Amino acid sequence: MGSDAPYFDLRRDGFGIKEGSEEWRDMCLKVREASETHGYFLLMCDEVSNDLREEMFNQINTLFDLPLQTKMKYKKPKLFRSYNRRSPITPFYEGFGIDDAHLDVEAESFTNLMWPEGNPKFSETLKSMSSKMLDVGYLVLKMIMASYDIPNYASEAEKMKSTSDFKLLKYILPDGSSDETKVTMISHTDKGCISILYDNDVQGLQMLTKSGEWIDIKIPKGGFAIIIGDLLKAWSNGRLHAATHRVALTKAKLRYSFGLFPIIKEDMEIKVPNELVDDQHPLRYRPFIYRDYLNHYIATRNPEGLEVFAGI
Ligand SMILES: O=C(O)CCC(=O)C(=O)O
Ligand SMILES: [Fe+2]
Repeated sequence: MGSDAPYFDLRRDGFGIKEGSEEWRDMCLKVREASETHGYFLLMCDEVSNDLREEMFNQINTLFDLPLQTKMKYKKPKLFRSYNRRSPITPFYEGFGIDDAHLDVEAESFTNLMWPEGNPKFSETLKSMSSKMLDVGYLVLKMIMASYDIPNYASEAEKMKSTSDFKLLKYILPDGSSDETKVTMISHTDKGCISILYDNDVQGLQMLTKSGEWIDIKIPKGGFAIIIGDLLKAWSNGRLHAATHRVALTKAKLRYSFGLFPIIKEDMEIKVPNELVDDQHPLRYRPFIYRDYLNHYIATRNPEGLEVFAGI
């Protein structure tokens, strides 16, 4: 486990913690504290079974084994969605990003493009995993928003997951690589609300602490790594920390990961709620439309883009 990664256990043999109970309020405050101090945490939960996780990796393997020409057929206009092949810019990973993969129509249209003869096992697994991860995301968003006493926290959280990107990633170091650690995905903050990540138990994810140290994050079996993204940082008036992270591999040559990124729709606005502005916390970000922020990011690729674009 990453040296001091905050860790929460929400498993209750399928019963969950009752929303609004004292235990729930207590947990909300701890989740918020971790999100403000570190910008990430590990979460154990009941939502996704181990069988489903295993099946997801079987399916990911089959997907990446398809011929390059087939994978290249997947093209989307949005940032981070099309098939991203290994290239001089990203030599160590390839990946796909699928919008709203929990919906039949999206899961099936992606599957039918990759397997024109059909592959119901793939689309079922993809749909089921993304829908369960979306539930986990909703739970975390509600907990964070409830912790700030936002009166309409459930509908605010709902808005933050009004759409989503499901990412499938394969990292590979070429044969004959030295034993040195190689950064296989460069350091970044995520541009959406929160990120929910899982990997095939091959160490790779690293978080940058506020004191400037990179630490390894070992995602527990049966759990997820949760990372705060730029949009939630802006929404929270800068109280939540959008943690910088990257992927680095040593020795192990093959790593698979998948992630669900709940986000607002591109035409929606991010606006700091009044409850989060006071004398100690003057307004730090102006309201903005998500699409405008994305366009700014695409044009500048500035890691400090949120401050430049929306900072007051
Ligand atoms: O593969 C991982 O563990 C992290 C992926 C990631 O940071 C991203 O896709 O934004
Ligand atoms: Fe990321």
